[in-house]
Amino acid sequence: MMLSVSFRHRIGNSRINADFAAPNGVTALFGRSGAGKTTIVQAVAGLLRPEYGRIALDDTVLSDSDGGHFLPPHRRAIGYVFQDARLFPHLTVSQNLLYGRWFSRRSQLAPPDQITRMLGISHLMQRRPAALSGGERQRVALGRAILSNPRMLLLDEPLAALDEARKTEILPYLERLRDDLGLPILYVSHSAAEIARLATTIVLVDQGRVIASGEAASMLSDPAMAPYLGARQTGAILSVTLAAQEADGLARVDSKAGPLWLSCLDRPVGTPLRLRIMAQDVMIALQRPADISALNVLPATITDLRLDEDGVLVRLDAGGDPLLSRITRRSAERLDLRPGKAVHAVLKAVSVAPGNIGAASLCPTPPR
Ligand SMILES: Nc1ncnc2c1ncn2[C@@H]1O[C@H](COP(=O)(O)OP(=O)(O)OP(=O)(O)O)[C@@H](O)[C@H]1O
Repeated sequence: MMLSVSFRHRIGNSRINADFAAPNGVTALFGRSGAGKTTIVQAVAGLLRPEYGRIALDDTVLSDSDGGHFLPPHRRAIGYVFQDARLFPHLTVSQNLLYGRWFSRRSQLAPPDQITRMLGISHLMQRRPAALSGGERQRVALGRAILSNPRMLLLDEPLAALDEARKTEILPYLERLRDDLGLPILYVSHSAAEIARLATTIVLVDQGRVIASGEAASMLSDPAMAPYLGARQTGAILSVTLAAQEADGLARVDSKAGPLWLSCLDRPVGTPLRLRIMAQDVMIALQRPADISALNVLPATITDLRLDEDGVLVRLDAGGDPLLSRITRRSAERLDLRPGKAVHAVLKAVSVAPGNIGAASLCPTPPR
């Protein structure tokens, strides 16, 4: 399934110009407040009719200004989840879940008990929303959206109203939906950590325009993204496999550039993972350093250097995977760093936080 969006629209004094494709997997709409993300989501949902252009889900045209075609929201088969779960307070979880199904004539995406298991809500069926935590409410809202058997999901900042602990609790469920449902999921977020963990495709929106879009790994390692992410939130994502749990508690993962050691990782050996490696945690050495406490040294080649107000952002190719390193201008000059130079990227085992280790999928998921 593929969502294709190409439209122009004026709202108040703002012009929105959206042009991107969202394949199966999570397509994150990312940008500053007021950039135009909600307007794009509303146009896809059918809550707004774009002045010019076309939106289609595979061969189904959702809106097309040529010919005045406009499919009303209830005929789009799109599941929508907002910041607040918007569950019916007088209905139980089970009745809330069933509510989505009443409107669907399409065949089931998956059996209901599989979906409730996938979301970890099977034990909550008889409760009412007032007796659920915020994270549980959002999982029920996701379940209700999925049980309406949508062709795609729109998730508009679904974690924004939750505290950090609840966000951490719900992320693995979103990963599972991304990897198991085989649907396009359009995901609006301000959070760099969320998109680094979930996105397979990133669409960067600025001042009403889509200014870049592409696969998550290459977008996140593009120094042009750094101003939007913020210096402390800039980092690349690396695709690795958990290779061994070692006797001293460290986990060895295999990356394309070689092994890396991380603090204890509670997953089975063989699990594919995505690691978010923050640019400020990566040091650069010209020679392979000896007698250094950092355990991880990967050979790499510099592909790009970008000077900004926070120093120099260095993009590296480590065995075919991108890495970012943030260093001072003084260090970049002292080491005479330039594109093409062979270096070593140095990373402490403890610097990859558990929240920055997620389930694998880096690419759009294959069709079901
Ligand atoms: N009803 C409206 N009337 C006038 N201007 C509007 C209206 N709705 C949105 N806008 C303007 O359109 C632009 C895009 O707004 P939009 O809500 O799509 O941004 P956003 O990226 O979703 O922002 P946020 O992250 O804060 O939700 C903004 O400049 C906003 O002020």
